[in-house]
Formats: sequence, structure tokens, C-alpha cells
Amino acid sequence: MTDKIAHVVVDVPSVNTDRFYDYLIPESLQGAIHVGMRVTVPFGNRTIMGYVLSTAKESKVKGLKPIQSCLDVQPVLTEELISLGKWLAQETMSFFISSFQAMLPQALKASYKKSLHRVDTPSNPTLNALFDGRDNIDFDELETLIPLKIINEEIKRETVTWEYHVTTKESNKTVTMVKVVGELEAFDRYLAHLSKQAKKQYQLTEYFSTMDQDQPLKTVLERNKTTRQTIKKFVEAGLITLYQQQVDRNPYAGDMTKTRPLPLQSQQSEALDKIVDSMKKKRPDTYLLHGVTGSGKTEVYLQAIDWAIKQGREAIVLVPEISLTPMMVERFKRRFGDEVAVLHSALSIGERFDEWRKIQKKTVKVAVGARSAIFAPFENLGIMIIDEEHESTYKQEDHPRYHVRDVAIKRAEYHQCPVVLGTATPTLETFARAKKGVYQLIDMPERINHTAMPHVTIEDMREELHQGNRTMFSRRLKLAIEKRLQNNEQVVLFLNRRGYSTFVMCRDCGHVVECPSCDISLTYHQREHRLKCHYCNYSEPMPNVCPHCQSDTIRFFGTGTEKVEEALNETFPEARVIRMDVDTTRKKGAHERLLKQFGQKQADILLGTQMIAKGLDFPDVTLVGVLTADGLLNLPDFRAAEKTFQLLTQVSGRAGRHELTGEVIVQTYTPEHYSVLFAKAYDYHGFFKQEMALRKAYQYPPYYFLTLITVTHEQRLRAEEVTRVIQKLLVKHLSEEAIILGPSPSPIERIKGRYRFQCMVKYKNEPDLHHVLKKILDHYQKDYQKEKLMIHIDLNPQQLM
Ligand SMILES: Nc1ncnc2c1ncn2[C@@H]1O[C@H](COP(=O)(O)OP(=O)(O)OP(=O)(O)O)[C@@H](O)[C@H]1O
Ligand SMILES: [Zn+2]
Ligand SMILES: [Zn+2]
Repeated sequence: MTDKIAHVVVDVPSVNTDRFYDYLIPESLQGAIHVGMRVTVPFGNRTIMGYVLSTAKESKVKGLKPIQSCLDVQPVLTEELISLGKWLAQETMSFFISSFQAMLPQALKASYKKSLHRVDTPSNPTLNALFDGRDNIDFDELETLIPLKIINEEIKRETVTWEYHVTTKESNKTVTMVKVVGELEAFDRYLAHLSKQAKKQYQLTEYFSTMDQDQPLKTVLERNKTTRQTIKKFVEAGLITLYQQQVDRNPYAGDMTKTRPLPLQSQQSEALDKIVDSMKKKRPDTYLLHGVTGSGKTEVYLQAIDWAIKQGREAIVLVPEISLTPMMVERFKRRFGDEVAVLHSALSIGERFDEWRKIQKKTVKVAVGARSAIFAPFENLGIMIIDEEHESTYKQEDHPRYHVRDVAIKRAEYHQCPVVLGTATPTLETFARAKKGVYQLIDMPERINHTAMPHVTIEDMREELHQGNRTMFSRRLKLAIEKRLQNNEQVVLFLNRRGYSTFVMCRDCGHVVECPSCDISLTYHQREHRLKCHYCNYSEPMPNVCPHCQSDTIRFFGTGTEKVEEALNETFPEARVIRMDVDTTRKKGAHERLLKQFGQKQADILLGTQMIAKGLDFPDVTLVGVLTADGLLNLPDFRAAEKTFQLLTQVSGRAGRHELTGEVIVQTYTPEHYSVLFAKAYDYHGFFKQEMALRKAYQYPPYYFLTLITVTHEQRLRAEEVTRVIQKLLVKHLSEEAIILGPSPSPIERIKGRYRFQCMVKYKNEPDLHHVLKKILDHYQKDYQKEKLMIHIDLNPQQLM
């Protein structure tokens, strides 16, 4: 007996609908519906999309409705992804539907339309006229023209009904093909009836009767200089048929000379051997590949993947943000050619869908992409690689709030394959796990060919000020740039994140006001003209003079890239500058274009934000300048020092990667800060030790787990009040060891007209936490809709903004 019942999760993300619904599989769809397919189902008075997660022979529920239609020929979710999705929903406390949606390309998500369907002639003349020979009118079109009251009357009269449609954006690119179906005699007969004037038709008859394979209609039209109209006559005569053929778009087509594996250097082959050994033995090991910048990690990835492919297995490679790492993507394309699918956020929805389908159809072996590529529907994975493991983009900041590392490790258990986390600057969490032996540590301490790490100089900007230099370039940096311009070498200038100016700093002594108990900088809140800690809600008035040196140069911090560009043009009028920031890279393909221009030496200076810190490898870059290390150092985030260390190390790694030696100049108001000093010395271990001590003292990860609860509401008081109730509930229900901070305003207190308050939990072991949080969410359930209250829970927050 075949299964007649489908368990469906429906496309309605809400607390009430976060479960599986039973539907009947109608006779007509039996055998066509399989687990993992998308279907449309009646839900309330609508039709919506859903995923079939399992099937059964019978159901306890009476009066089940049937599934309306099936949207797929082949399941879009594999059995593995279905159980992964359920796990993900539980781990991140999100809805099942959100988890499944997160795994699939945009094109497969449904959009909904409502239209008025004509059954009989409506008595209302305006409405009748509006139908104008059609059977359906879109809701949008109706809205302003016909009052709802009239429509409702017509519905009562049963002349019209509402119809709901589910459409998806998936669009296969197709071409029209011509196929010859007529026999030769049929062509002869056709010829006999043609009038002498029909020259084109004579020509085409000849053409078709000698055509030995199907051709695109476009080609036929071009070669015969004819029109569709003429071709149609042949179709009507039954001599040819037209059909649609799917073609794959190939956005990465073009010149691709393949690269060959390089002979490995010893640290590389040792690393490769270990990883290959896990693949051979089918062990789900997690490796931390800790290799300095330019140590040849990428070549290790390439050869490990090659090994997997030769065994008939597949690979996923994650990069932090794909448009920022075009050089990295190209290296994979050039090694594996057509076997690579690139899941690139800058591709059109259709193009991305095509890339995804190559994975689904198993025509590729490697998927390269940002975060969501971890869900590539491969069924025989041999390896997963997360490059630049420390990047914060690997954590999704929206439901489901997952970290890609956790998903990879979960998938590795299923596929019995290794996960490789590669970076020069591991997160503290990862390195601590590697030290404990939870992950296997592989060290690559040398650059390829033993090239020296570029020398780093730290420039004290307070001192510059005291010497009367009020510009944004220290004297040393200015000289260094001039020298590069003379020598026809290139410069990369780095400015921290644009426009972040919520902290105040004394330019005279570099003092930044910090929270006495949280070790983070205080945030300026304009409303009250006070400085606040957004972890514990400590606050103090905004000072007029520096509390440390009494100078009155205490002020907001932050310069935009545009300003720096102006200053560069003034100071170095002959220099050609490329500015890369959110404004200049908004257009599709802009990153690639700007980087290419720089690579072809159409500019001397590349000026940019965070986005230029990654994966750049230009032989003529001999100077890297960091304009102010402080912007990052003073983010109101306990990871500020870690992020500064990572960034300084990464940008330094961009200089002198080839024959020419490199130099790095870091400007800062706090030259004595340990993250700056350890980065200068390329001393990861030293940094790790000191930072771990602080994390322990102030009770942060990896010693403690964190959970961040953010409440948003249009009214400030209400947001605060709900957060306070939640804080009290947590105190009541969690153990005494748990530290519960808040309520305090979020560092960005208001976004899109909604006030934000937060409450933070620090804990070591709280088995009940999930349960308690779930109860809290349920408690506020009715208020979500009624008063647009929102509660976000992040069980492993990365961005504490
Ligand atoms: N075995 C090798 N022999 C010769 N050259 C190599 C070898 N391995 C890598 N290289 C070259 O050395 C340079 C640095 O290597 P690669 O980019 O792989 O390092 P990486 O560790 O990934 O760097 P980063 O983390 O800074 O991006 C590249 O130009 C690469 O082509
Ligand atoms: Zn001061
Ligand atoms: Zn505090």
C-alpha cells in the first residue's frame, strides 16, 4: 500500500504554525510526491507552499484536506538536509520553515498572489467590464477600482470567487529549438503546392530537408534571413516542430586556463597528509589549519579537494564574502573548471539557481560560496573547508541564527568526512578547542619560500598632534607613500568601518571611557547626553574634558573614506586612487572591476574599509597603511581586541607577498594596546594568552557561553518593560551561577523606528536554558501580532550591536 498521508511544514513562520500538518495525497499525485518536495496546500482560506518532510499510511486527524499540487519533479531537500533542518531549528530556536528556507536558493521560495476568478457574469457592470474577456483579475488591479463590499456581494451571488496562486521565481533559461519531423516525401508534397513567388519557402524547404540535427530557432532565422512568421507555416504543415530546451547560464564562462597542482613544501604536505588520512579512514575530524598569511593554505585546500574528487566524493568551500574574494574563487575555478559551482550573492536569482541545480543534478563536484553554501545538497561529501574561519560573516544574524562551523561539523558526522578551518588568526573559541584536542591543530608557521613577514611600524598619532601635524597621515606614512609613488609600487590604505562614531576618545592622550565592570567602551547616547554600557547598563554623564588628562579634545571618533580620498588627492596630487567602500561597490560586479583595475596597475593606491583586508594577493603592493587602528579597538564589543588583532594581521599579510619586501604602518592613538603590539610582532600565541586571561577575568567566551535577548517595540517604555520582565524570569528560573545582565538599551538604540533593549545571559552550564527561553517566547506569543512586539534570541551572539 502506498502512503496516502504527507507531513507538511507550511510556509507561515509563526509560533502557532511551527509544526507539521497532515495532508492527503490525492490519487492523482500518488507516486509523484516524495519526501523533500515542495507542494501547495490549502491553509485556512489560502493556498500556500510547504515542504513534505515525511509520509505515512494513515493519520489520526479526521477530515484531512488534499495536497493541491506538487512543485517539484525531484526533491529539493535530501533526507540528510531534512534532519539537519530539524536540528537547526532546535539549536537556534527558530521555526522549522525558516530553517528549511535558509537551505534553499531564493528562486525556490514561493511568492503569493490573490486574484478574483469569474464563475458567471457579475451583476455589477463595472466589475463585469473590468474582466474584459479575462477569467482572472489580480488583486492589486482591483483594489482601488471596486470596493470590497461589492466584491463580497458578488461572492455571495456566486458569480466570482477568490483564487490564491503560489508562484516561484525559479526560472530555467531555455532556448527554442527546431526539430525536423516530416519525411522527405512530405517536403516534396509541400513543395508541389508552393506558389512560384514563395522564394523564402523554397529556400527553407531545402534547408530543413538537409538539416541533420536540431538547431536553435535563432540560428535558423539568422542563416536564412527569415522571420518567425515564415517558419510557422512549416510548423502548421507538420514538417517541423519547435520545442524548448534548457540551457545552463554560465556566468563564469571565459578564459580559464587550468592550473596544475604545485609541488608542495614540507609544511603543506604534512598538512595535506593528515587531512587525507581522515578522508581515507572516513573520520569526521575537525582540523584547525593555523597558517600565517601567505603560508600556502589555499594550495592545501585545492589538493585535498582533488583527492576527494578522485574518490568520487564532493567538497564544499566556504569563503567569508564571495564578492570580496574574487581571487580566491578564481583559483578554484582554474583548478577544477566545470566541476565547480559558485554560489555567489551578486549573481541574479536565476543564475544562482542554475549554480545550485548543478549541485542538485550532480554535474559538479565542488561548491564554493559564502555562508549558505554549507547547505549545498551534495550526498557524498568528502571534505568541507571554511577559509578565514574567524570571520564574523560565518554567523547568520537573522533567523535561523546559525554558525556555519556548527552546521559543517554536524554534516561531517553524517558524511564521515573532515572539516578544515583555515586561518592565520583563529577565533579564541576555536583555538581553545584545538588546544584541548577537540579539534586537531595543524601549524603552518612559515610563508612560502620563507619570505619574511613584512615589518610593522606603529605610529603614535597623539605624538603627531603634539608635533603640530593635524592631518590624517603621519609623517612616516606620508614619506612612505611618496617613496612608493616614485618607485612605481602600490599602496593599500585601510580605514576601519565607515562612520562608526558612537565612542568618544581624547585625541590628546588616546583615552577612551570604558565600563568599570565589562571591559568595553561606553557608548554615547544622544537623548540623555550620557555614556552607557550596553552590557550592564552602567552609565555616566558625557564629560566635557578628558577625565584622564583634562584636555578638551575629547570627541567622537570616525572619518569616512570619502574624506580620506579628498585628503589623499590634496597631499599626493599625482597619485591615482581607487576607493572601495559600500558606496563605490553597490553595483553588481563592482568589487571585481575595481580589484582588477588595481591589479592591472591602473591605480597607485587602493583605499578601502574592512572589505579589502581579505584574500588580496598583488605582487607590487609593498606598503600597507592602517589609518586608525582605534575605530575597531573601541567598538562596544568584548571581541574588539580580538577583531583588531585579526584585522591588523590580515592587512599586514597583504604586503610583500612576492619578490618585493613589504612594509606596514599602523597609525593609532593607543600604541601601547596589547592587540596592536602582538599584531606587530605576529605573535598569535602571545595575544591568545593575554586575551584569554581577560576573558576569564570578565567572564566571557570561551570561558562562558553567552545568550543575547533583544526586545524591540515602537514604544521605548514597552521595550524596556518587557526586557525587565524577561530578565526577572531568567533570574528566577536559571541557576545561581548564571549571570544575567540588563535590561539595557542596545548600542544602536533605535532602528527603523523601533526601540531596542537587551538582556544578556552569561553561563557555564544551564541545561534548562532552551526550555526557559521557549516558555518566555510562548508567553508573549499573543503580543507579537497584537502590538508588534518582537523578541530575538541569539544563542551565540557574534555581533553585539
Ligand atoms: N607549494 C608551493 N610552491 C610555490 N608557490 C606556492 C606553493 N603554495 C602556494 N604558493 C604560492 O604562494 C602564495 C601564497 O599562497 P596562498 O595564497 O595559498 O596562501 P594562504 O595561506 O592561503 O594565504 P592568505 O591566508 O594570506 O590568503 C600564492 O601566490 C601561491 O600561489
Ligand atoms: Zn586625554
Ligand atoms: Zn558594563
